[in-house]
Amino acid sequence: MASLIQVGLSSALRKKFESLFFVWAMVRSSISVELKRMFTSFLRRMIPFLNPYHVIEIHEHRSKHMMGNKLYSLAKAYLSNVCSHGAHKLDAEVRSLSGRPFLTIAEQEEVVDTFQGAKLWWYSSCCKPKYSTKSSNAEERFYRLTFHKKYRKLVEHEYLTHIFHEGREILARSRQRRLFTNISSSGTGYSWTCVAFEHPATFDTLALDPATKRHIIEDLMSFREGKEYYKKIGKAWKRGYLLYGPPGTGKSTMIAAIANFLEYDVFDLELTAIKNNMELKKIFLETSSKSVIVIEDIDCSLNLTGKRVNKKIKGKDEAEAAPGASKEYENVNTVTLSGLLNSIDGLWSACEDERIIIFTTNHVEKLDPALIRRGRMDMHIEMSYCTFEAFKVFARNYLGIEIHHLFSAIEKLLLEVNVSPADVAEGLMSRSLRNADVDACLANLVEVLNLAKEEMNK
Ligand SMILES: Nc1ncnc2c1ncn2[C@@H]1O[C@H](COP(=O)(O)OP(=O)(O)OP(=O)(O)O)[C@@H](O)[C@H]1O
Ligand SMILES: [Mg+2]
Repeated sequence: MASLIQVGLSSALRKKFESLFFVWAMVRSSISVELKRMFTSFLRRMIPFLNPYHVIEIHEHRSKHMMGNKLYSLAKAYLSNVCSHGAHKLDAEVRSLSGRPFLTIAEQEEVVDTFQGAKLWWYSSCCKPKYSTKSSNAEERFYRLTFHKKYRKLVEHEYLTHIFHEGREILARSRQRRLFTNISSSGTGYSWTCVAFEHPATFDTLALDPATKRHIIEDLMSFREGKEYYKKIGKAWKRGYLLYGPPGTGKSTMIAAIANFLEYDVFDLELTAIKNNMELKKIFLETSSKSVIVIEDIDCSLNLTGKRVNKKIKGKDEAEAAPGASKEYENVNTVTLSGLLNSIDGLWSACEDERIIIFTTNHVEKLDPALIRRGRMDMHIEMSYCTFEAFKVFARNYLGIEIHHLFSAIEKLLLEVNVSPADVAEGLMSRSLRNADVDACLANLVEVLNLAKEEMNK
């Protein structure tokens, strides 16, 4: 990370020029007009020669319509991340209620950055808007970037790109993440509405076999860092996950943990609210980069399962409605399996930014193989009944313990009965146990497991 230190270079330079102009003012009063002209032109040629520094200004607005200059916001974010080392005066703003305050260098502040051995000075200031046509008193802010002319190529070709990427990452991290749904209050399904996404689930709180958890985290990390790789192999930068398993095994919780881990927005797509394939395609294309698109309980969402293959529409077999089928099916006033597959494939080919799509189901066997084949759903993750390893995560998170004399009884019972993690969680923290001690919570869980065993034996 580049480090920043306060400098006084431009003030030193300014002093040099001030003394030069002072001498010039003295000389000017005592020489002829012709001599003055020659001297002025000489000075004009000498100043760039004497000054080995180049300057780039990045203004807040970039056109006479006062459109925001994206590079200004990115530079602001970039400097916010490193300026605390160098700037004495900072401006603070809050970008999201859940995030930490965002600090930017204040006006008239100067900080220095280093990049590949080059020193770069950033100065924050404001001026009359360059493009404003209105005679208002409003000022616009700008950054002046100063560097030695020998680094001109480095700045142009690498440093500004570095600012662009780093700034984007920082902005993405500091923004309020959102949960989008396509169910509006009017009941129509087209277009997204959003609320703040603040689900607390993380991989630490997720009760799951540690090896599976590690495998998923590694997969997500290599996806997140895989931009160049996906480009190289000519594939869209996306990944599909199928989460399947009985109710209460943590599928929805896992989605929140994934979104939190990647710091993505969530688009929760309710297929039953979509009128037809056209609408579905449009709504898919309206999702943004760095997002998780979720279709929960896909086996219950319309007739997207293998069973539909025998259903007739307009006298034709729906088997024909596979991807690339006739237009006749696209016009049917409903969402079809082929429509969903085409929308997903269309999204992948139209958008190059990172997206993850997740399907959840309680009945994986009911799904059409085309829907979950590798390439569409790259990773199939089974969310199973609670194991002893998963229970230990709950014990650590809920009770703050790693070991207890009741653990062996619980381990034995978990091998004998199928209980979901949701049941175990409830057993540990039911309402009556809120203020109870560890022993009481574990004893209650043992009772719950014994009851489940009795039920099973009946
Ligand atoms: N693996 C888990 N780790 C942590 N908490 C879990 C886990 N599984 C379930 N829970 C708890 O149980 C509740 C229900 O879990 P969740 O909604 O994720 O299950 P689900 O598999 O999506 O169920 P469904 O199939 O009914 O949608 C969650 O609020 C969470 O507190
Ligand atoms: Mg769920």
